[in-house]
Amino acid sequence: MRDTSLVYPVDSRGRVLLGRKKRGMGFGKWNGFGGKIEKGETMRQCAVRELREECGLIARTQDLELAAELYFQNTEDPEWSHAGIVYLVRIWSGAPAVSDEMEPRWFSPDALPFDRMWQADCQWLPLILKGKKIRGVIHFAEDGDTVTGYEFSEMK
Ligand SMILES: Nc1nc2c([nH]c(=O)n2[C@H]2C[C@H](O)[C@@H](COP(=O)(O)OP(=O)(O)OP(=O)(O)O)O2)c(=O)[nH]1
Repeated sequence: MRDTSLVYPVDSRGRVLLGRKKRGMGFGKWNGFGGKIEKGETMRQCAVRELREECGLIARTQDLELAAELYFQNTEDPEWSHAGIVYLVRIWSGAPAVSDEMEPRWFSPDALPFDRMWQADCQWLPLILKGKKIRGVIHFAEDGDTVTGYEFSEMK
């Protein structure tokens, strides 16, 4: 699969905007806003485009804060494996809006809906929200959903 971006908007009160996926991969899960990189785009351009398409927020590439470089690995299905480059953003214009793909909602960082998120997100999302920069690999079972293991390290 092509590599993907993932953006988590954080407001002045520290709340995080998540979107509930209305279709496709990760259907029904709460996630940051992102998707596959398109030809000719940088990852930051991909992140800005997907953020706008999925929840209407307009951000500038230079306002994205790199927070994690993840690799979603599936040994049973190497074609599925892809990177997830994760950014936080605190500056944008526009207001969150429902799209075809995502239904956005603000969450307190102490009350993230981990039981309805990708399984390993509880391991790394709290770290990046506390300001850590991480690099990691998440190993998925053949179903592309069950997590069989993970390794993280801090990025300097
Ligand atoms: N938070 C989180 N996101 C993940 C994990 N695994 C994983 O693929 N993702 C993300 C990366 C992408 O942003 C998103 C899937 O890509 P997508 O939104 O383009 O998928 P889609 O099938 O709907 O594709 P499309 O129609 O929009 O092209 O899921 C994970 O473990 N945690």
